[in-house]
Amino acid sequence: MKIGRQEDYSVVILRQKEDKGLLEYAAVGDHGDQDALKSHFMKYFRLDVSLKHLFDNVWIPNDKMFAKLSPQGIRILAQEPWETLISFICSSNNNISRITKMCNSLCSNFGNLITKLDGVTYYSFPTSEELATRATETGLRDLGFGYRAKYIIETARKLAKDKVDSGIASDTEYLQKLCEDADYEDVREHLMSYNGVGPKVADCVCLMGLHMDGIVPVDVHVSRIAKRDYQISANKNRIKELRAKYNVLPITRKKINPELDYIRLMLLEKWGSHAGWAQGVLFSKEVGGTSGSTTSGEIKKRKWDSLEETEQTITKQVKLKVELSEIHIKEAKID
Ligand SMILES: Nc1nc2[nH]c(O)nc2c(=O)[nH]1
Repeated sequence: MKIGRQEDYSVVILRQKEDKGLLEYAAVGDHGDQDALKSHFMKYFRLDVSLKHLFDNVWIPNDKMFAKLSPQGIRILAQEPWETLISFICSSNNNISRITKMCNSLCSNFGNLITKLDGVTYYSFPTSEELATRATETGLRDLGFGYRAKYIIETARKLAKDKVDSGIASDTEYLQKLCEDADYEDVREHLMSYNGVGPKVADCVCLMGLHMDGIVPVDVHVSRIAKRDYQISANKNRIKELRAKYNVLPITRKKINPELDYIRLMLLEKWGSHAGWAQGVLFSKEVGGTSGSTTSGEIKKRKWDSLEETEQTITKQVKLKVELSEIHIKEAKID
């Protein structure tokens, strides 16, 4: 993770206490300021947003679907926008186990070594320049990225160039700056100028990487929820209006599906300023907590071998907490 405004990556350890109200966190090695670490996690977990408040005061009064659900567990995180962009390019027609593998493979093949702990080696997520200079399309194909290889390389090259053109060195800062003085529609238009980025990926970056809490990424799952539970479907006039609205945004006009964009707008109207969070709650219920759901709607079971691998890693990390004297533990309250 990048902590605060730092460009360097740190390895962090997190554990939710059994009473579920407390989160233990730690950074390994030279992590700098403890207050910066605390404030990083407050931002990362978006502890400024109370799900209980959203359920009780916004969603339940307007939407009976939420009365049966619990305001616990599902939050939209404030993720690093460049990692979010590349991860969602990898997510195309893919499931969580394979997306995780691809992201790890990008780090271990093209990132920089951060540290080695208890037999586990940690690498940074490669920057756009690192990917553009260290990876090739053929190399990525050989690593199993398939047709996504071309999108990743072209996106990395374009973003690296965009940064040079605007005099910004950091991927995080470049993408965050897109939102300054720009409407959502303009940010989405720019994000969709990268190869492999359609409306769903752009909206996931807006919601999870750029903190646009009202954005609802509409994919097969959300579209199914909208039609089945809310009877939302666009009529010809609304589609025509949307097409006309996007005449001034050529990439949006080309890439958008107006029926899905209409669903996004209707759900924003229904759920309000944190509509992206509301869809997160329903999306996770819809895909059933499975890690095998793909963007095409197909659900495959997660393989046992990767589950065991994850559990082993967690065991190692928890052990680290007691073994290493340089780890500092602090606690933050979550709702
Ligand atoms: N429509 C959505 N797609 C998603 N993918 C992902 O990883 N999270 C989401 C989500 O909340 N909504």
